[in-house]
Amino acid sequence: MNVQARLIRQLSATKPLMAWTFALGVCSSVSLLLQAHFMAIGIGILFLRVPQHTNLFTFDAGLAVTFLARSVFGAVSGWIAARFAANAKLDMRSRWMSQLFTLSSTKIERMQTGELITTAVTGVDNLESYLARYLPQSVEAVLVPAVLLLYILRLDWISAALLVVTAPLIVFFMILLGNGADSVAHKQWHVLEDLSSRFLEMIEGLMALKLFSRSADAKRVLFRIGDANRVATMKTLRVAFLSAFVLELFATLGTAAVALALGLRLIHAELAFTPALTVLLLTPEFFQPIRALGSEFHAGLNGLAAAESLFQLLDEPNEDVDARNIPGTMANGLPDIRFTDIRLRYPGEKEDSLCSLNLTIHPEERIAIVGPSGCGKTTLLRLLSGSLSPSAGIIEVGGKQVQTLASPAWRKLVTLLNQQPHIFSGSVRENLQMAVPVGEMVEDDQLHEALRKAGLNTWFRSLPNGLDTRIGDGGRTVSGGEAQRIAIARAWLRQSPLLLLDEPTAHLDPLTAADIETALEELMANRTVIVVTHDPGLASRMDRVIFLTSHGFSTGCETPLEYRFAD
Ligand SMILES: Nc1ncnc2c1ncn2[C@@H]1O[C@H](COP(=O)(O)OP(=O)(O)OP(=O)(O)O)[C@@H](O)[C@H]1O
Repeated sequence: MNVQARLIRQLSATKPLMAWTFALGVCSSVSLLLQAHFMAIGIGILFLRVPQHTNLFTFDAGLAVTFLARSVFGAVSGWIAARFAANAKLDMRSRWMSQLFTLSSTKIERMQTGELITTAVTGVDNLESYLARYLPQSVEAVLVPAVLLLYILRLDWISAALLVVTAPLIVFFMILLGNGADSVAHKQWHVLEDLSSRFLEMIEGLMALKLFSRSADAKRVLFRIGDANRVATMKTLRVAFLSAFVLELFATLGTAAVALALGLRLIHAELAFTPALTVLLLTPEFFQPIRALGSEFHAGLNGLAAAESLFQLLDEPNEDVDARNIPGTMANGLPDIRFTDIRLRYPGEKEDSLCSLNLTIHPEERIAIVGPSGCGKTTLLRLLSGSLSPSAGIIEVGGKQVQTLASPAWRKLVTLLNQQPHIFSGSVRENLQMAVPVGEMVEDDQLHEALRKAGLNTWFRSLPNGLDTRIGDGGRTVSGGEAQRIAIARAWLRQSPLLLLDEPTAHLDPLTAADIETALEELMANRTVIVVTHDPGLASRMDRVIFLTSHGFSTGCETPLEYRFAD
């Protein structure tokens, strides 16, 4: 289905928007006819003394009423279009965002952050312009000329015939131009996405660029893509101006032809003054909506190019599954989790990252996963956290077979602490509250208790505004150890029965690492814990150590994963 048809079908706001535009367009066209009619009669009475049954005042009043009615219909139509477009924009942005949050982490990792930002921000805004301006204008460009043509046909068939000949010429040239313009607009959109990605990447890697003295190179690359964006934008504008020119040319020629034909017949007294003037007044109005569509051509192309990007993400299949077999609460703790012959291959990869994985995790067991770099430790945690689904094999939770753990019900039971927890730009309170489900109230006392348990008492006392102190990007800087402790405080608030730790002390100095491990000890009590670590000290404190061997996946799965148990 083409993008335009999909937009109309899938965005609930588009159908009522088109219906309203249609209804108001009919009302506006009728007022326009009456306005032209009254004006022609009024001019006839005033200047040529054309005899009429009614006096001039009646026509003046009629003219004023129709003029007012047209302005009101126009204003209401604009207001409705803006409202529906804003609703559609909200609808699209929220659907797009929820889809983004339901996609697996591997899919998100393959997407470019800059592209995603451009699509979510500029793309949705372009779509709003398309819906508020281009779509209503396309309805009017068909409706108004059709109504006017029927009326003109009643008054003077020759003028109607001239309009019927010129209008399709405009449509024909617009289609010709539109075909070329479509690819130009798409190209411009992709260049813009590329520019955003590179720019974001440069900002993120600013320190590394400075340290390697490569800032000038990055600037050159950015300048090159910026220039490509300028060229692409100019190309789309050129097409837009060309289309406007074609429209103006044919509209002017059409009006001139009608005026000439009317003038000649007036001179030869083959046509009465009032219908001739009415037709003459209506002819520019016949072309007006088509010309207005030409000036919205650019907005239309940009909107459609953006819509294609938006639909691309919306079309990604959602991997979350029906979670009937997954327990939704931790009332009785977490049951056994059993993996049998699990195999996992990342999309687009030639080799499995995990293969023949057989593992049973018992309730409240504490397991360390160790092994060489790249052997699949993090992949195993992703599988357990429900961010990845296995390519093959059997998963059982509490003896019940499930296809995957990728479900919201499962994720509620899991807390994942990784090497570098993300601190969001916001207050300490916001950063902690995000650990609990939306709508669930957390008292300040509970936040203080979580901070204390995470060993952040001293740090918290140093904050100028307590829980309202802004941290993260643009706020107070948080060290690696503090960030890890904030993550531990979040885990305390979350209270999930399965705790997954991915090298929680990897980037910390030995003293801080030891402190963090102490803070983790209390958290790990009475929970099922899986910790990925290269630290023999931490591993030895677990109930069981599992060694993942690299040949489990790197040499084509000849040997199953090997498990060794601690003493
Ligand atoms: N998103 C991905 N797409 C494709 N391949 C991936 C992806 N993530 C990881 N891999 C590959 O899967 C394999 C296992 O990676 P994983 O991160 O699980 O290893 P690891 O044992 O945790 O390594 P480390 O100890 O270095 O963190 C690696 O070969 C890696 O290149």
